[in-house]
Amino acid sequence: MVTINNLRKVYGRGKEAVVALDDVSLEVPQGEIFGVLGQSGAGKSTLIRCVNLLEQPTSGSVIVDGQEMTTLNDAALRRARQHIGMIFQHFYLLNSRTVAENVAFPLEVIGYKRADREARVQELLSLVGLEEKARVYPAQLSGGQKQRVGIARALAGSPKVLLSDEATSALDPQTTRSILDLLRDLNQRIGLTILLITHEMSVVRQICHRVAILEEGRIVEQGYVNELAALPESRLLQAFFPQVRDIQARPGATIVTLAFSGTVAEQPMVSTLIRRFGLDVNILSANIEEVGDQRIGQLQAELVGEQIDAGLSYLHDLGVHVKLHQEVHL
Ligand SMILES: Nc1ncnc2c1ncn2[C@@H]1O[C@H](COP(=O)(O)OP(=O)(O)OP(=O)(O)O)[C@@H](O)[C@H]1O
Repeated sequence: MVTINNLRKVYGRGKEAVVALDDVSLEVPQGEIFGVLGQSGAGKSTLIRCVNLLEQPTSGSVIVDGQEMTTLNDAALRRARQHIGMIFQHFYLLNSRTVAENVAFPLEVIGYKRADREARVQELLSLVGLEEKARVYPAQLSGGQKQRVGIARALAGSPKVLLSDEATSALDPQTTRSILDLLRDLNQRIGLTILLITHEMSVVRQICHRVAILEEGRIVEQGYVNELAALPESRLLQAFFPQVRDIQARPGATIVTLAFSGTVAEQPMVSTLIRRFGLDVNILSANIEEVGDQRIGQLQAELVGEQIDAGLSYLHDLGVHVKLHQEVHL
């Protein structure tokens, strides 16, 4: 649905030039939720604004629903943008208009007749669960309700893709969750394709099928969230869990980090190490997270005993990725 090839964006010239995006390529398949994850200044806003040409790329190609965006003239670009919805961190609602009038605004622009407009607004408000608020003004809404209006407005023209620019960054965790649930629900119910940018790992964890990690304008990793989360060396997994502390092993002890995913997370690993291999297991840290429909985990422990090698080989056979930090040969 969205294909970006070798995208480059440079702001300014000469000594002042800032390379915001460098050779960025990605593909957002129809019906998927694709997250671009990056820290402040990584180039996320620039990237999403290049998709609807709010920002003109320096070079490279942006194809939305089969149409190359970078070569369109103004009139064609306006038409193309009608099929690209966008939501923002700060909502950008019109305060002098009611909720229904805000949602109706893009329909007025594309020339919907009044009766059709009213029916469509009803439908959109019901889609985002705000039927009751049609006549209310934005100032009377909570942040989460304002974002629901933003989503209804973005969906007014039945866009092929929804761009989300840090849509939950101004919301508290509970409201964030309800907005993410709504986006996932829209993705499932009406097959909405979503390209979102975020600096929050939890957004990727909760709703994204695919992710690209952006650092200093370059994509350093991309793929299915489920698959990357199962790869111990992936940046995604490392970002999920805090960095392992550098702990000194006691004499005779071995420190290991165990990474596991899927059904392995349900295995009684620790008790097996203790009972079957006679090891002392001192847990230093442990985390299990839900990622999409699977669980991933990381456990750091200090092991003492004579059958450490046999215990580690049992873990390996189970599908656990074992990293040794400090090994003391007995
Ligand atoms: N209009 C501009 N003129 C010059 N430099 C810019 C402009 N917009 C962005 N930049 C620079 O481009 C780089 C990427 O900025 P961008 O806003 O895309 O990053 P971001 O990942 O969205 O960051 P944030 O999360 O803080 O918004 C930064 O170094 C920024 O200073």
